[in-house]
Amino acid sequence: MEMERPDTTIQEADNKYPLLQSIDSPADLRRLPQSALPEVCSEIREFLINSLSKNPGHFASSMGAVELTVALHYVFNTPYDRIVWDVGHQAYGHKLLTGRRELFATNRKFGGLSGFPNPEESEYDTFTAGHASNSISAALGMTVASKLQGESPRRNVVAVIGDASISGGLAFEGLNNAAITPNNLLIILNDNDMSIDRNVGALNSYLTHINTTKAYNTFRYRIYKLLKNMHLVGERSKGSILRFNNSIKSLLGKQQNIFEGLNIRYFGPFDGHDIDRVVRVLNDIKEMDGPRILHLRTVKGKGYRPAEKDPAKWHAPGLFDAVSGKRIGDGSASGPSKWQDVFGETLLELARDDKRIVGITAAMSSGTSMNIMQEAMPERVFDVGISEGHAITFAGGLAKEGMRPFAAIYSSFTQRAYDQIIHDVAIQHLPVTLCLDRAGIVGEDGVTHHGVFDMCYLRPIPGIIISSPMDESTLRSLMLTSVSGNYGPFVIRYPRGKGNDAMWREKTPEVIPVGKGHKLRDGKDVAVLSIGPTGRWAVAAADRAAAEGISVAHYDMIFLKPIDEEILREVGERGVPVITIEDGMRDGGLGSAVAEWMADHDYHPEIIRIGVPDRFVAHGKVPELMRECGMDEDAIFSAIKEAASKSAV
Ligand SMILES: Cc1ncc(C[n+]2csc(CCOP(=O)(O)OP(=O)(O)O)c2C)c(N)n1
Ligand SMILES: CC(=O)[C@@H](O)[C@H](O)COP(=O)(O)O
Ligand SMILES: [Mg+2]
Repeated sequence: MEMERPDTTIQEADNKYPLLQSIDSPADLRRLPQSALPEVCSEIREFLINSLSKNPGHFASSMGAVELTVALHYVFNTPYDRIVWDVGHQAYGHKLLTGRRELFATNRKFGGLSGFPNPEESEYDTFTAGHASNSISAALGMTVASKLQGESPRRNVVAVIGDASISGGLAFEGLNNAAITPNNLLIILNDNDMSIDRNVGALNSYLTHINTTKAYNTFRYRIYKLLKNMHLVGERSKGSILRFNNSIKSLLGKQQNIFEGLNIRYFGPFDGHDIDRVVRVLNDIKEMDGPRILHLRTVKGKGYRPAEKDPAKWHAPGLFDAVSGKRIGDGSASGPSKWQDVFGETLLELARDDKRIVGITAAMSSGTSMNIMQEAMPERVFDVGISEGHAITFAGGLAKEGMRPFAAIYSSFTQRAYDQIIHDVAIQHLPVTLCLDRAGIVGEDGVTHHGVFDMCYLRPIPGIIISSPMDESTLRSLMLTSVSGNYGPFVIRYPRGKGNDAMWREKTPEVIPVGKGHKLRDGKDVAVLSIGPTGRWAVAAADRAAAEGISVAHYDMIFLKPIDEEILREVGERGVPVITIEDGMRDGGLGSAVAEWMADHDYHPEIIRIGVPDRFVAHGKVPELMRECGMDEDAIFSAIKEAASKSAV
């Protein structure tokens, strides 16, 4: 299929970024005198402001990591040395320095650059990024592999992780293992005291405390430098870790921080925007043996006042006017609401009537609109940080004692919590409502963020209820239904973006029968079975088919599990071709469930399954990706026509 290629031109009028334009790879950067680095940093910032104002993406994190990025590529011999970015939403500066400046206008566009580090895109992108907290484990694996392959000690591996991402369980597991595995891993903690929203949790308070004991840490670093000059520490030689730790301990007494307690040498906190300092410290510590952590304090949004003032809004601000800092927005204020807001408002309504209801978010309180209830009932909403697994088990504990938790988590991040859903909720049949936001194709975030696996991985779990509303009223009714009985885990999945019905607030939620779908139209040639918002595309395709004289029966299944057997029997009895449509992987979800049921009940209609084909889907606008996957209205219409022609034979 011929798709429109993105525009690759960027505005570099009048040689606006002279230094940056002279850097085609980090080797060019490394040829510059250190005195030129502040200017490189300011050109990167200018470039990001101009580019992202027109082609939106993750803004504030990349702005805050500019000096760190420049210093890393200046000091380390990339790509031989490895940099592993955590999440990767702060890596735009890295993209600009590693040969992708001229393509940056295609960032996040279909066929263009990925918004995250992607090893398929560049040898400088060492590991897949997008989901938080994996960098320490991945970098540890890479440095250990280096050693086993005889590369070490020359190859440096650096994990760059934010203050919120380091609080994720996976990062802790990585630290725990890094501390006892022989390795030369360098972890850079980029601490801007922010997650997307305010950072939460004890580690966050602890990092703030470290900052208040700065005098001690500076003193400690000076002593390290003294010892290094005396050749007592520094070289990659056996025993230097021990000597360093012992020397420090004997000089400073017992005070140590959490990282030192884990036997990971700690340096900092330093000002992450003082490029000379960062370069100096990196040079000082890069040859050291053993795991080390460098703690840098940065400002999210640094260099752009509106973003510094409100970093949460500027995490991913959308289009904006570069000069005034006014965000242009996507017209969200008018017309239908976002699905997340329907969820957020409905949760608050339900919670007002039912004291058992509590809300849980894993660091996505504004993203899921859990902040609506959080603002009204702060004591009944829990932001547990980037810890989806914990969120589910915590919900299990609450439910076990009689509460009715609603955990709202993006579908793709819920992949982190699979065992907890089974082990800590489903086996005990605990009444947890799991609201999977961003279900289906999400668009520009791409391969790491599409919520396309949930139906397939949840369907085999015994006793679980899996539902997906086609419209806002059904979302509200499903939420009410989930707390109206003792159903055990009750999943409700809905997409990113806006719904369709601006009048949803006028309709009172109703308890609906679990496992029952709706017949939206009757017809004799073809049966279309859709789930969730895919129903809207099916309605449009069926209207077009009707205009061509094809008679389509269309069922909105609402529930994947339990599936509506009455509908399946009706369709099976008719013996007409069946088309299933879902905004998830084609193998394992609705289409598979229907095919299995038909075969088990000795019905053998032709079944055409429309869903995401068996491959990973890249980034782009949702309609572009739908089209590319053969899931859009045109594809459904073609499938209906083809099926009808066969049934007529
Ligand atoms: C597993 C997972 N959960 C949630 C997210 C959504 N998310 C993306 S960035 C982010 C905040 C990261 O904060 P931090 O690591 O401190 O970096 P900063 O944004 O402050 O630069 C969150 C919660 C994610 N990408 N992955
Ligand atoms: C990097 C990351 O994981 C988040 O910032 C994510 O991109 C948010 O997605 P939404 O824009 O759908 O909230
Ligand atoms: Mg942060």
